Amino acid sequence: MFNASLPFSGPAGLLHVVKTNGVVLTKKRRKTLPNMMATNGKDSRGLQEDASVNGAASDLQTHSNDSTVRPQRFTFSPGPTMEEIRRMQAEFTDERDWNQFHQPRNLLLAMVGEVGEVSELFQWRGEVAEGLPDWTESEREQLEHELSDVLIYLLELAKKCRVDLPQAVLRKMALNRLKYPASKVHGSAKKYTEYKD
Ligand SMILES: Nc1ccn([C@H]2C[C@H](O)[C@@H](COP(=O)(O)OP(=O)(O)OP(=O)(O)O)O2)c(=O)n1
Repeated sequence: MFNASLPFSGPAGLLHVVKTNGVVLTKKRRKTLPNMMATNGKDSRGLQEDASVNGAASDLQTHSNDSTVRPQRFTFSPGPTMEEIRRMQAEFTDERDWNQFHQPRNLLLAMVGEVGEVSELFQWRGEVAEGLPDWTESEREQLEHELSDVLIYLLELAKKCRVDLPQAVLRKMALNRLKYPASKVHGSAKKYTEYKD
């Protein structure tokens, strides 16, 4: 179980408290706290320290005299890479002699099962706002687990099918850009087959 919020030191005199729904509460610091942040200025969930990277000073929403709620730009941490996750999962399965069960079809079924578990977390809730502001910490933790399971199986499936996923993603995104030229489809969610030219 991770903490509901992680405090970290910011610019002089300010304490940022990163909430897991992607906002930072900025408060006046009362006393020095140990710096719990990763060295790249992000916490373990990839939240950036300063919303001003958005250049969006107008995004600041003042809620009281001494605290400010800022929407956060979200980025992932640089690691582990896909290759590192592939290797960790290979070690995990080797140690358990589970390779015998991890053929492509089984991995596909396992991955779809985990996608189902992600869906369960969203079902019957109606539309969910970005950052999941209404979710409990326990629900967020569940989501972290299930999305990780999907990714782990996806990467192992790609490996067992000899798909070099990082490179395949680059090629597919290039194709996507050709299929959906921004100048043509801007602001429209239609499928490319619906465009008549
Ligand atoms: N034969 C298996 C079983 C598990 N795992 C790994 C990959 C997944 O990340 C995770 C899946 O574990 P579970 O099947 O126990 O599924 P959950 O963790 O989602 O548990 P639950 O179904 O109770 O939510 O463990 C694996 O590689 N091979």
